[in-house]
Amino acid sequence: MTAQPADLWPAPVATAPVDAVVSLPGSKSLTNRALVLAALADGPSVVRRALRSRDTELMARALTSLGASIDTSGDDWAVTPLAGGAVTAAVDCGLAGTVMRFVPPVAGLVDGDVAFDGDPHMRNRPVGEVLAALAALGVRIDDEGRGSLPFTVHGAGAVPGGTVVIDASASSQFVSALLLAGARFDNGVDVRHDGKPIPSLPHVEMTVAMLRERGVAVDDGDANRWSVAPGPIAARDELVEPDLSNAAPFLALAAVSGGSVTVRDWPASTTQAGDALRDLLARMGCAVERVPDGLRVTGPAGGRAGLQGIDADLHDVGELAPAVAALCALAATPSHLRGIAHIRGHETDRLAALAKELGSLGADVVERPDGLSLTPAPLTGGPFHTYADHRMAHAAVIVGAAVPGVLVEDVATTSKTFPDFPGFWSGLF
Ligand SMILES: O=C(O)C1=C[C@@H](OP(=O)(O)O)[C@@H](O)[C@H](O)C1
Ligand SMILES: C=C(OP(=O)(O)O)C(=O)O
Repeated sequence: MTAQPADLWPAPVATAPVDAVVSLPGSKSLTNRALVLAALADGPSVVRRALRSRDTELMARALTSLGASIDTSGDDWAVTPLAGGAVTAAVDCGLAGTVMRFVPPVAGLVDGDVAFDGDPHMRNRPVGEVLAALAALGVRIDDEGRGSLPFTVHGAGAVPGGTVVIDASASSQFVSALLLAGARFDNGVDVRHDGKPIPSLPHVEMTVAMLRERGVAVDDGDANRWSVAPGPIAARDELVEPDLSNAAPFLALAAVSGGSVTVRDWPASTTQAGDALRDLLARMGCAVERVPDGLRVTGPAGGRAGLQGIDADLHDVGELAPAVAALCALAATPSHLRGIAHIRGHETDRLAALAKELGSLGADVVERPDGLSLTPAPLTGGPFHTYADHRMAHAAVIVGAAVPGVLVEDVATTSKTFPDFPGFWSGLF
């Protein structure tokens, strides 16, 4: 094989149907919520089978710098809550939305100045609504009017809290951020959303469920309103489910190769958005079944030739869009992915990036304001740029499994939510 520049990784090609059973690392969303809640809890907690990845390590470091103690040496992370006392901290958000949005409300509760910054692109990702909400709830914030990174939270050791109105149409994480810490505000928090529909609502439901599991009273009886009563957050021993959104490339591999992939320990019920893959893949022509081991997906006979395009509103599950778009580019009939304008604010502008990179391999893609339309077209190999976005790399390897010669730029960016993805992926071929 010809040598490739170090940052272009030749994606493995499935020359035969792939038959595999995989145990996937833990969920980013569950791990980072469990860590925040453990840091705010009334005693020591354990986060079992924690995801070890860049986003979760950044979260652990951020909470440690605020005075929590987190032992990340094994698979089960022991967390001792915030110690109290004065702190001066600098939080690196990397490219983790959960760190940039979930940690500032916690910083408001500590006594001291906490400076936030992150990767270059992180300064473009939206956070102003969280900062404005915290200011309205009694936290002093210094962002020089930017409404984005970098900013400093001047924690006063307590947050008055109360009622606040925000526009969470850019990210569900704005709501989750205020709810996660809200029980520890003097008056709790009552968050009302006013704006276009909130994306990724299952993630808010995940937040509410995890608060209730820790004894926090949350009223979510009215649409677009969440009320968290003030009170303690109970310590908890939590087993983290596998990351179902990160299951997308693995299940897609069954779909494009006409093989069969089982993801072990797929939960019987879950708040994870990735659970929607069951329905999406079935609609695209895969057989989806629960087996004693977990969830098994079998691709259509003949692989991508039997793969059906899909017309899908992914508003609730936008983080699945890159993998689904890759499958649509390989499908035998046209697709329309809708309701995902907000993913332009994710790790990169995912609609623009997918249109450009899939297009450069020959896909017939039209970028719409809130989605993508794809029409079957022959694909060829070539470089696939990833824009520091783990899920763009997932899209690249899915196409590369079916189309020889796809070169994934910076495949290491997958470390945001998956340890050694390239090694794990190569092991399946
Ligand atoms: O709360 C969370 O853990 C997440 C919420 C969603 O964010 P958006 O609402 O910004 O889409 C999702 O896309 C992200 O991957 C994780
Ligand atoms: C949008 C995502 O991440 P973040 O938590 O950084 O927003 C994602 O993982 O797809």
